[in-house]
Amino acid sequence: MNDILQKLETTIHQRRSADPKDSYVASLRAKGRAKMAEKLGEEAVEAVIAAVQGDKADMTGEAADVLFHLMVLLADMELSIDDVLAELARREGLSGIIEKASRKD
Ligand SMILES: N=c1c2ncn([C@@H]3O[C@H](COP(=O)(O)OP(=O)(O)OP(=O)(O)O)[C@@H](O)[C@H]3O)c2ncn1[C@@H]1O[C@H](COP(=O)(O)O)[C@@H](O)[C@H]1O
Repeated sequence: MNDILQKLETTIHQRRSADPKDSYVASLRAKGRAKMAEKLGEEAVEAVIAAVQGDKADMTGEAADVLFHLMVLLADMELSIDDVLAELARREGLSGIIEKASRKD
């Protein structure tokens, strides 16, 4: 896994049990999973707007917000970014198999 994502995942796990007054991650945990999901949705919409506007700087920031809030939600569900990467790797493997099969047709 990318080092930055690994470090962020560790930080998120550590900060979940901090005082919500001192930590954004802890404040999200205190508000509950539905709030985390709502924040992910909000950030995704902002990324969509940046993409439609073709604003690369905004898109970079919004994509970072999406990844961060996704990782907060994954941590709350006791999932890791590695679980997501494993699923992507599995699909890549599947697409290789489908591609090979279609070449035989
Ligand atoms: N990557 C981030 C990160 N990205 C965005 N944000 C916060 O996400 C929030 C989003 O802003 P909004 O205006 O949408 O939200 P809001 O108005 O504060 O909240 P709502 O009223 O919408 O619930 C801001 O408060 C940002 O500071 C982040 N907060 C923390 N991190 C990382 O998480 C680590 C731990 O942070 P703490 O838990 O604060 O110690 C930090 O070291 C960073 O690496």
